[in-house]
Amino acid sequence: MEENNLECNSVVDGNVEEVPDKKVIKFNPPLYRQRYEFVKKLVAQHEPKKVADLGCGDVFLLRMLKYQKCLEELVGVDINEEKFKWHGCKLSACVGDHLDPRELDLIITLYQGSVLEKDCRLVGFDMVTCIELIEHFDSEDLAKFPEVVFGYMSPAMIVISTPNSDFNSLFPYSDFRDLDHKFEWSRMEFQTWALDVANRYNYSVEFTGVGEPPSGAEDVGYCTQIGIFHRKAQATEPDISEQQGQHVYQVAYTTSYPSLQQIKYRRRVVVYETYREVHRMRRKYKMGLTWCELEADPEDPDNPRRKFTSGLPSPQPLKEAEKSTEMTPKPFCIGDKFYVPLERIIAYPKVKHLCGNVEELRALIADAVELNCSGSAVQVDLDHYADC
Ligand SMILES: C[S@@+](CC[C@H](N)C(=O)[O-])C[C@H]1O[C@@H](n2cnc3c(N)ncnc32)[C@H](O)[C@@H]1O
Ligand SMILES: [Mg+2]
Repeated sequence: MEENNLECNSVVDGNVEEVPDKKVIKFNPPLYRQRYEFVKKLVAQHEPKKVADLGCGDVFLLRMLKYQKCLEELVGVDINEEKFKWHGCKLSACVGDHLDPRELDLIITLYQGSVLEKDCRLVGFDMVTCIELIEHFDSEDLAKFPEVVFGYMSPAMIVISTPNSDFNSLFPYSDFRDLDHKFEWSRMEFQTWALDVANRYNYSVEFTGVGEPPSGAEDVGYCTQIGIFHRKAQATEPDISEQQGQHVYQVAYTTSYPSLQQIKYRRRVVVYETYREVHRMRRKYKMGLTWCELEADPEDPDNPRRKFTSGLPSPQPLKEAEKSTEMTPKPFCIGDKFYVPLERIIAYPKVKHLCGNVEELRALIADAVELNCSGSAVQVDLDHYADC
């Protein structure tokens, strides 16, 4: 964190805590990003499938989270639909997501609505985040919030961040950090509220934060205080079926991602991987580099490729992927055609992971790849235009 003495005219609760005419405390990375990174690490650590960000604003956190492999459903809720209009489309899949599909399906939905209202689509999440949200509630709304989020949504984990007013003593102004804040709590106030809520709804809570104080002022704590709530083991999971019908929020945006669970994308990747391995083996064969892998005997005077073996360096140690194919039927050549048995292709870990067995591999590639008569090997021309 840097501290500068600069003249500023605005107060921002974002990357910079600015103080009119006096001191600026600048966080690096910016404070808002530290909050998002904090959540991202929690997601990586706990691997939730379903995460909802309440008061998601310009969806920046959701955009960071969508790359987490464990996620299958991401939801954002905000009362202000304007933000979605501008930023919602940034959540859609890009070219890279189509070329290199995720392992798991992912659906992202943005709802316009107040998190103080109950909507059954928010029940049963693994994690709910409320980043810089609660300080925007007046006392009436703050009183409603725990019953909706802890009592009704009842996710396994809840992350709540809010400004730590103890840190404000480092700023020579007494206003709140944002004009819309209804309160800013000291650590004692936040922890008292959080422990009471946790007790009422059968959660445990631990406290931490982001935005380190400057050296010499450690006693003020983090600039942003964070409570992490874990639902204690309960006899029964929240019954989602009982909540059917209560759709209060409006769907403002929804999108789904290409994934390897979808046959269209799995087929495309398997065909690509198959061709890649077949052409790699074909090239190696032509270069005469891997006699050890092929049936042809390099000492056989009838072997047309014998001449390539002389003077070649001894074979390189086999790579991991090649080791797994060592015991499988070898590629072979008949006339000007080169064949790679499916049993050899399925031995490559990525193909194995995608197909499981030879039958499924055959079914996935049959329409796009030429097979030999028995359907047991991929067939390509030994000479390929790409070699020229
Ligand atoms: C300070 S912003 C924080 C945005 C985002 N969580 C972040 O950290 O960048 C607070 C957000 O909460 C939203 N909000 C306030 N009251 C709300 C309510 N009752 N229900 C849903 N969203 C609310 C606001 O519209 C705003 O986008
Ligand atoms: Mg705020």
